[in-house]
Amino acid sequence: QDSAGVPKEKHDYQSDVARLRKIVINSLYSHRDVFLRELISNANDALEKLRLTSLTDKEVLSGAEDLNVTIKAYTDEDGNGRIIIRDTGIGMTPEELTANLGTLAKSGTTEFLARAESTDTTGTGNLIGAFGLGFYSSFLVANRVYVASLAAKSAHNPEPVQYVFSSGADESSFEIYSDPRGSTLGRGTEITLVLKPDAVEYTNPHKITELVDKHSSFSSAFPIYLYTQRTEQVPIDEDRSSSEDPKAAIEDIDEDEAIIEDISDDTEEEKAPETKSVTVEEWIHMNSQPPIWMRDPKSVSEEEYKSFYQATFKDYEEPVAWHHFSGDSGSGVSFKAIIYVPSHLDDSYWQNPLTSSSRDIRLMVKRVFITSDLGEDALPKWANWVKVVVDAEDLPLNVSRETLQSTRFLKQLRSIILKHILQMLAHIAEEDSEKWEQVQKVFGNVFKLGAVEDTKNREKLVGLTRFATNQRNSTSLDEYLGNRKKGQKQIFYLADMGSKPEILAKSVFIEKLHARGYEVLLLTEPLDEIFVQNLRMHKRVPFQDVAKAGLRFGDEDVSPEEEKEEEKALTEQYKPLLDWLKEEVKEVVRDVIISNRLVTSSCAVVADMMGYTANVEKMMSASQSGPKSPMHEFAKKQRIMEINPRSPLIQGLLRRVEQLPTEEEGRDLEAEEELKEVASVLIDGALVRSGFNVPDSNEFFTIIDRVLRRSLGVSETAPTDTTVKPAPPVDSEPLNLQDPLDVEWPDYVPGSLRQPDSPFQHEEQLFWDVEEIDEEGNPVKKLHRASEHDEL
Ligand SMILES: Nc1ncnc2c1ncn2[C@@H]1O[C@H](COP(=O)(O)OP(=O)(O)OP(=O)(O)O)[C@@H](O)[C@H]1O
Repeated sequence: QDSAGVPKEKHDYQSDVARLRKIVINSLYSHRDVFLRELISNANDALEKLRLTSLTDKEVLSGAEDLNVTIKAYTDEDGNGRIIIRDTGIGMTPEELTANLGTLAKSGTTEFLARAESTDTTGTGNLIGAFGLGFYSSFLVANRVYVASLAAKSAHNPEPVQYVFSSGADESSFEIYSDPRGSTLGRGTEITLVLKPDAVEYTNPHKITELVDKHSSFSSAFPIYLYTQRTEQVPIDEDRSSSEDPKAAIEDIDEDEAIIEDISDDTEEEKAPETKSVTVEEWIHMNSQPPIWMRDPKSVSEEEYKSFYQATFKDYEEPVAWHHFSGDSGSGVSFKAIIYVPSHLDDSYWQNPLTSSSRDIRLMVKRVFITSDLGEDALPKWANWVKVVVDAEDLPLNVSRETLQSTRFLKQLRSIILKHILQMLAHIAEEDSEKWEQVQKVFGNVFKLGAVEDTKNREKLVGLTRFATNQRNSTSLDEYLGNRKKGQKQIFYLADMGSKPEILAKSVFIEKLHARGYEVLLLTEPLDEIFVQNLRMHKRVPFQDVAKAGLRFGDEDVSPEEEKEEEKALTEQYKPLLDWLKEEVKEVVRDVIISNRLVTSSCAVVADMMGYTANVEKMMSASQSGPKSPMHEFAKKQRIMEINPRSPLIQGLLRRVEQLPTEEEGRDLEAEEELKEVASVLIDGALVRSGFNVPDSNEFFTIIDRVLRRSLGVSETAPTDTTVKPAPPVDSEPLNLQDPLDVEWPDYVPGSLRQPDSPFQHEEQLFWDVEEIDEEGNPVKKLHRASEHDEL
């Protein structure tokens, strides 16, 4: 209860709000200009809500006819700067004041807090708008904020009462009370900021005009007025005739509508000068221009487009590109639209790219905001990040989201937006390499996802995809085909999720292609493999995984028959080695064949047409599903070992295998064992080189160890000294931890649980610091293990 007897309800801020306010106040000083934009944006939202509600319930409009925002700034009788921002929007009941301004209902707020607390202030500045924490920005400039609000009259709330929310910047609580002035607002909300002494500059009308011009003037469809006073010289006669009570206007400054012009008297009549100074009060319409999307694109500056985007979509970063156009939907709905490409994706985009839906298509009808939620299928999922403002001229104003779904307009709008977005992106690709690089970084994978998801726009999306190759950093598939060699009938690619193109470029699989001058796409993103598997071909040229069987250069000098003959001859020549190897490595590969892809490497493991490449295998084991299915087990085994007949190692091995004495000649078990080891190292090395895991890495290294010893002439059987000190016998005594208080700890601070010399220094929160009373009633300081304490 205050001195005027108004009962005041005191509420503690929800703890997150308290944290948030602290961050806002402490770390956003350099961004404090934002407060005005945030409050105007809230006022605009409240007016939009009212307008929308009034389409179905006219009653809500009663109380205040005009829908507008007014701003008044002055210095009060105590010398404090004050700014009053008032709107005639939907208003808030006392419950809503508490819920909206005293708690944070937003999802993502915790994330914001975590990030804000861990980042520098610039990062926080960017976050504040994105997370919709607008109202709290008022505490950047105000020591105290009063929010008086009168909710709109409605069937649920036929007798609304004006309430006030009041809070100081340093208080951990806020008050709610009925406004002692009564219901003066007619309807809507009035926010009074009692400015901090160092924020009085904001009472300057020029400063306010500058901020509104910069951030808000173009985005609101509702008029924003600023109260001003200026002194003018007027002829005395005119003065007399224009006002009976010159002081009235000053008293009347709370009457905010329209334009009030009046005069105050400060001269003495008897001197009868020709003119005299009068104070003229005026409400200046700050956003007299139509909203930006209604204007002729030629009259809108780049800055205006950017600021409009930032204010509307709450993004501190500038958009990459936009397109402003008017059109006709084809179903007779004419519209104006601005489509923006943001410079980043929301953090959540990749968390669930195929389930979220767009909330950023702001649909208006004749300047009245209708909705920004056009339902699940407003756009294909890949395009959820597109930001659009669209104003339709010929839809009925009372169109609801439900009826919208059934209009043809929405469907047409979807294809119009997509068409323009794709055109914009293609244009950037052609015209602006620097920007295109930026777009690729952010959206490169989005285009690949789109090409898989959106079959209708597939061709255009494929046109936007780029890939690294062994010859250049980035190529489109069309450019790749333009660079194909005579006879080449495949698009060669090598995929290894999470690798780097420069590493892939050295892969065993592409050594021959590379040496011969063929271009190979090097795919390192998880989506790449899915992309090529889905597309299967581009312009009818199939993709060929060079880690799989089936590689054809297309310029083979010999006819397929001759080639077969050659292969047969080589296979015949190498038969002893192939047979021997097949037996040795049958657990790991299905077959061993002569390779046509290897140049310097001795061997490689490739996947058969039906098998998994190392990359797919990696993806399969990363995903939850699949690995256990029989199909998976089958596919895993479909590997082939290819050996390079020109490799001296292979040639040497062939000789050694051929020299092995047969059963009749009397087997040389030692030589056999030695060769077995060579085979084992060869296959494991080939697996590793080809990106697969070796079946038993311990065994692998043991053999390597033996082979190394042999080559160094060290005895293969000489044991390593493996003696270690064994652990003492089992301790059968009951566990008796030393009381930590008995330990002499340097600088022991009660309650500080992680002393440097503590035997428990690596354990978290091991003890509770508790007070206990002994039998004589004296306090005893004791530390208990946390778990014991819990059990007690
Ligand atoms: N002038 C107002 N009239 C009516 N309700 C308001 C007004 N200002 C704030 N509110 C209510 O208080 C809530 C919290 O406002 P706040 O500015 O903190 O976040 P927000 O407006 O929801 O998010 P954002 O600032 O990103 O739009 C709003 O969602 C709205 O319901």
